[in-house]
Amino acid sequence: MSNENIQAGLDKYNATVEKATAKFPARPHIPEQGLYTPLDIQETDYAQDIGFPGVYPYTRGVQPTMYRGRFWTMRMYAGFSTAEESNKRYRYLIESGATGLSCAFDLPTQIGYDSTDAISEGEVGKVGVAIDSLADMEILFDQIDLGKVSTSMTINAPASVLLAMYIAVAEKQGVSADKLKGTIQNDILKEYAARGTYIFPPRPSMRLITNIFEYCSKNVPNWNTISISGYHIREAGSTASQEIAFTIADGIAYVEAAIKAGLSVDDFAGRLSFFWNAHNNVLEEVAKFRASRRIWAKVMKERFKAEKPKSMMLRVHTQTAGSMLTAQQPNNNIVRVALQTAAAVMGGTQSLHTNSRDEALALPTEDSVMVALRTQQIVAYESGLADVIDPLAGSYYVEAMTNRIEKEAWEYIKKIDDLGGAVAAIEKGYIQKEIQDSAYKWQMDVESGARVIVGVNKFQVEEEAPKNLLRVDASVGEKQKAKVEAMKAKRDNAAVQAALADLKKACSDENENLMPHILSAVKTYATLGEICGVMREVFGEYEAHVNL
Ligand SMILES: C[C@H](C(=O)O)C(=O)SCCNC(=O)CCNC(=O)[C@H](O)C(C)(C)COP(=O)(O)OP(=O)(O)OC[C@H]1O[C@@H](n2cnc3c(N)ncnc32)[C@H](O)[C@@H]1OP(=O)(O)O
Repeated sequence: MSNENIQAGLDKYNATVEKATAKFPARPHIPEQGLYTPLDIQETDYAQDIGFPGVYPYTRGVQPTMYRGRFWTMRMYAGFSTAEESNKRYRYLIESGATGLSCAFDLPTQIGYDSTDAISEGEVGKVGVAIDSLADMEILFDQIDLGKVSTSMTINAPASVLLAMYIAVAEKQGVSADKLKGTIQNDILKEYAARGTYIFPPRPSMRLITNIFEYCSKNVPNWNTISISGYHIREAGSTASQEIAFTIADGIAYVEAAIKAGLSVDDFAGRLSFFWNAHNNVLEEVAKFRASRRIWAKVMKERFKAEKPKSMMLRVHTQTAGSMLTAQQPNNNIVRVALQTAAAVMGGTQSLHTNSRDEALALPTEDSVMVALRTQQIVAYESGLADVIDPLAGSYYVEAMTNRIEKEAWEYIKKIDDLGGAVAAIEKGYIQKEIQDSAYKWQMDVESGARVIVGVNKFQVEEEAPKNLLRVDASVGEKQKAKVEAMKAKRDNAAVQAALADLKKACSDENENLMPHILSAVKTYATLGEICGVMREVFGEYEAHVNL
């Protein structure tokens, strides 16, 4: 059908819509355009913009066969209390069919303090597992073959220390570093912008990250050295376009920093990975995933002149949106998570965590984690969504939205370029302000009822307080403190002091890669707090700006 004929048909259709809306006006607060036709994607060139899976610009996915060959990694984010408790949970997940591990650390670990530090009081083992030294890490991965499993660690400011501990545990298991598979989050820029667990100022933080890129490219070649995360930006209230734009801008900053430090782009870019949120609007989310792959491919090829295909592929982990879970009628969250899972799978994710129904209230129980994991397995094995690659390609709506999100994201990336890049844009508070404005708008829409959240501002019921929530044993802090003291009494304290002094010297020499020094310190059982303490002394600490 020619465009003229489609236009004529559309005009006729619009006349019928006018009549129909006289009886049933369009619901308020929904997008103005309700029907998409080939006219909406006239400018889209199949070969250039959509193409084939496994081929530049990867709009249709990074693997030629996607889930026909291998499902995404089912990687449930977990960790609480002590290394012993978390190890039990990991083994339970693996027995239940999870295909990767994902470690959650408690707040003291995330900001580089030991459980014995006064600042850690009340937080030990709460939002994740407490890791103070290599001794805890050995327990965390007890009876788990690090040569076989791939492990993600959500750790940012002290990422180098936790990675060093992982390498040291593997070595003890007889697995060499070049066999290790996994990811560290290691994305400090979004910590400043949205998540908050930073330690050092941007410049030494970027050095640590670049040191990891370099060290891993030579010694841990299968390790994904960073998970450039939009997830938290979205959780903080951004839109879908902002999520990918700000994250890709962070990605550009990391690549620039590494190139500036003398690395060659194709030596490290193939191990950069991303992390997206799967929010409630299923089709918008699918379009977001597709648009993000197209943008990153162009950035890497055109801006950074990458040549290896892998350097241009945006490979992504996804987590269903925690902020969309409701404390009210928590079983409804199972349905939300199922829809978000469908979005992530139709969007072509490489790895997925599904939230549990009770996560708006507490850390998940074993039972609710099982439902969340089963949700992935049902989508994988029963829904048919994984049998065909990029099944929504060619939908006028999804293609038009992919184009729209790409365009909006490029506008933000250009604006951030004009401000001097992501680091400068964060320092000026620009990114934080944009996120805050979107979050404010969302909240106003919920409060006015323009945006309906089932069970929250519509269809509410009287409920009893939920039972059977997971509570972390209050004595965990004391237990962990005793463990650290006992470990310190046993270790060779002179060796610890020598390793820390060596690390301090290396920190002061900009040209020194810190990873080998951190690895040596870790192997003496120097604690995370001691190692980060030395780096704090040399690098100082970052102070947040408040943006009003
Ligand atoms: C909210 C919370 C908080 O704030 O605390 C958080 O942050 S939680 C944050 C939790 N974060 C995470 O869990 C991050 C997880 N990230 C990752 O797992 C990674 O970075 C990832 C996204 C690149 C996914 O890695 P993965 O190993 O699971 O999966 P991959 O897709 O890379 O697949 C594994 C290997 O199989 C290959 N492979 C996969 N599919 C195919 C196929 N169809 N045909 C041929 N080969 C294939 C891949 O190329 C790869 O090999 P090869 O490697 O040789 O190419």
